[in-house]
Amino acid sequence: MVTPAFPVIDLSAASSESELVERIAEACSEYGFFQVTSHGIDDDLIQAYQEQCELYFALPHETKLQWKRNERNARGYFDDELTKQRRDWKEALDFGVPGSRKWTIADDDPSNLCLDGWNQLPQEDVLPNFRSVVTKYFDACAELSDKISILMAKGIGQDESTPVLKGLRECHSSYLRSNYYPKCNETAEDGMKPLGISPHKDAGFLTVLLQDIDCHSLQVWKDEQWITIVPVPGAFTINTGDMAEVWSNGKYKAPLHRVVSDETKERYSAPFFYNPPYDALIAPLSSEPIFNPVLWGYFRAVRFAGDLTNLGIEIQIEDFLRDRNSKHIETQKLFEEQANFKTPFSVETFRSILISG
Ligand SMILES: O=C(O)CCC(=O)C(=O)O
Ligand SMILES: [Fe+2]
Repeated sequence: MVTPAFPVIDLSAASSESELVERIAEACSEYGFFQVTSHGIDDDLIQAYQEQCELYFALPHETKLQWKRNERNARGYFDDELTKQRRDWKEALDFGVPGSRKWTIADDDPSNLCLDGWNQLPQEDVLPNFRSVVTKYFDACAELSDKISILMAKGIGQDESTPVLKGLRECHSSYLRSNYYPKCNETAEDGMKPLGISPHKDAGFLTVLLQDIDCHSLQVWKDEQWITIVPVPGAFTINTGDMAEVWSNGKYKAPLHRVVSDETKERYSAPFFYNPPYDALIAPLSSEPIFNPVLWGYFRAVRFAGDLTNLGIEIQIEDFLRDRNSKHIETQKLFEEQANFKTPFSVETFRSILISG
């Protein structure tokens, strides 16, 4: 079988917009993964961000544990994520757009609380430049995501003024995940090598992923096989998320992907998840929709609750297929009535909503 070549798309002015729209639409429909060059994010900023990530993960474990995420706060350090009920072989830090949308206000200020919680970043005396570098990098990723989402929208007959894109631009609930995958010489109880991250699809609209140029462990399921996405130097890897699949009524595909562990090399990576506003109802743009509308805040909350605890379910967009009649349609309604997106969610609240639905 011929290994498919994932598209590498040059975003510079040398490419005409119509050509970009066509190539991106094809990439999102065919593969769900592509790489972009001439993306406009400064090399120095990328390098500065990577340096800060190395400094962060080199801190003593005890130090990082003071910023650990928990059942009341999805943001912070973690080394115990379950993807599909299996523990991932990695450490990570999640931080996201603050409730106030201002980086200058104290992370735990009440105005900064949101459904995902609040940021837990190292104090200035621990890592002096961390905050200024990572927030700048975050803003650059949001800007690039906006650019790519407009090209994706044009591929399905929309433009930047369409409500879903306007919501994303003005009020996205994105977060940036800095990943560190240590070398792995272990074998799990079932005889399998642990995975850096088990097979999954990203839930949001799109992901801007910074890969490790030296360790190539990201794989996508395509044509009945796992295929490695080898990063092109200087490029970002982009993938379509579940919300783009729902919005495009299945035209754009959220790809199944995983990260394998490596015996000889450690790996750093950083996906920026470009996520809709919590209160956005993502409905297919079609007169014959195959999905029911998805309330992003509901989807995100149930997914996160399932990452942290054993809720017994992992929500998927297939639950919103119109012919499915899933209980999520009812529980989403209950959630919408009760939700306050300015308050960090609690797993217990979701458990009771899910049970009552
Ligand atoms: O580390 C990577 O390359 C990808 C990570 C990933 O898929 C995720 O965190 O959702
Ligand atoms: Fe992912």
